[in-house]
Amino acid sequence: MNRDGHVETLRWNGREIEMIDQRLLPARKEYVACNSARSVADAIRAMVVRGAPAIGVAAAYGIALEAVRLSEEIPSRFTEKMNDGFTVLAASRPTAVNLFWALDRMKKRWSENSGRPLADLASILLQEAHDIRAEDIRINRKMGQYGATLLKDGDRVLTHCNAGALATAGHGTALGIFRSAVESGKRISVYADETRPFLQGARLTAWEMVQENIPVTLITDNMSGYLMSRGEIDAVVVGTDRVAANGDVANKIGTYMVAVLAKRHNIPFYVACPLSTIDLSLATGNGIPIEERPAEEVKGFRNCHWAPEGVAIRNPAFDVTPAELVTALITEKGIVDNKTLTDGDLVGFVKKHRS
Ligand SMILES: CSC[C@@H](O)[C@@H](O)C(=O)COP(=O)(O)O
Repeated sequence: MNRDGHVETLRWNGREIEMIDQRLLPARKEYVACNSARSVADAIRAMVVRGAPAIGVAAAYGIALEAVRLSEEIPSRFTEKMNDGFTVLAASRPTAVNLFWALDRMKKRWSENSGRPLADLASILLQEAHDIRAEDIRINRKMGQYGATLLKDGDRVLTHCNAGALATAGHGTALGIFRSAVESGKRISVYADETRPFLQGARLTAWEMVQENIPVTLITDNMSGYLMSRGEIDAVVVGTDRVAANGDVANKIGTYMVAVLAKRHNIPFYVACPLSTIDLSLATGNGIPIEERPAEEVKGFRNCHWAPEGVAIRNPAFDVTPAELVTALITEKGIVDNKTLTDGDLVGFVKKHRS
């Protein structure tokens, strides 16, 4: 547990980065230790660590640990092998832009310090990874404060997938807003979409909320329309893996469906979004690469398969919600409302606030 009382998604043991194995939760709490770019990339691909900001933090440690390893073991091939490390990490998952944001930041730090002895450079990169991790928690707390102002005492809030402490270095983005609302004295209750096929909602969001005694009700993904039509949901808050310059939002598959339903029922649809998740290089959400994951995940879960052999399967892991359906983005620098998004002013907001 960290000092906020929630589980540590990523922890430094003095030599390696340890990540809680999210494939096993909530049944078992076990950590996987990584000490190289390749081992971190494998952990990201296998979903040991997942969630956009957590993937970014893990990648930063992957680069730092690679620098430490190479400076000790094969200093003569440092540059070549470091570049391989960047390549293997960049190929681990395509949609969460935080991965590429973190790699760019580490590359910049490397080039600023390329003239230094390798051991010093490795220490600088390790410190950068620690800084990215600590900043992520601070950013989530800031988003939490802004987001909590949008929720009313008594609100019943729907979320999709897991944008919690487990998807970040701590506190969470969407779930960070729930935590901050509760800390500020508001009584809110959460509906967690199960989130087929990987069940991040049922396994991870439900677990985080239960751990902290925040009232949570688990529903399957096809139940939210019914609850909205009955007036049982007051707001939707989700996280995101990448936001395009026009405000289109990529998030876990099924998010688009929830946004359409929210619009139909006049329910606000909020997206918790650190600035590092906004990709100004993409004009619209059409340019966001959508990961296709293995068919196995749709056939069943773990060792239990229920689909017939030979059936065709699609498994896109994310979808894109158009900006027009987003009531507001909640960032660490403030709230970006729908008018700002649809007027095309997100770019100005990001440029003003990005350091
Ligand atoms: C705070 S993270 C927001 C998103 O990363 C989250 O909603 C999500 O879609 C995660 O997908 P995952 O495939 O589990 O990495």
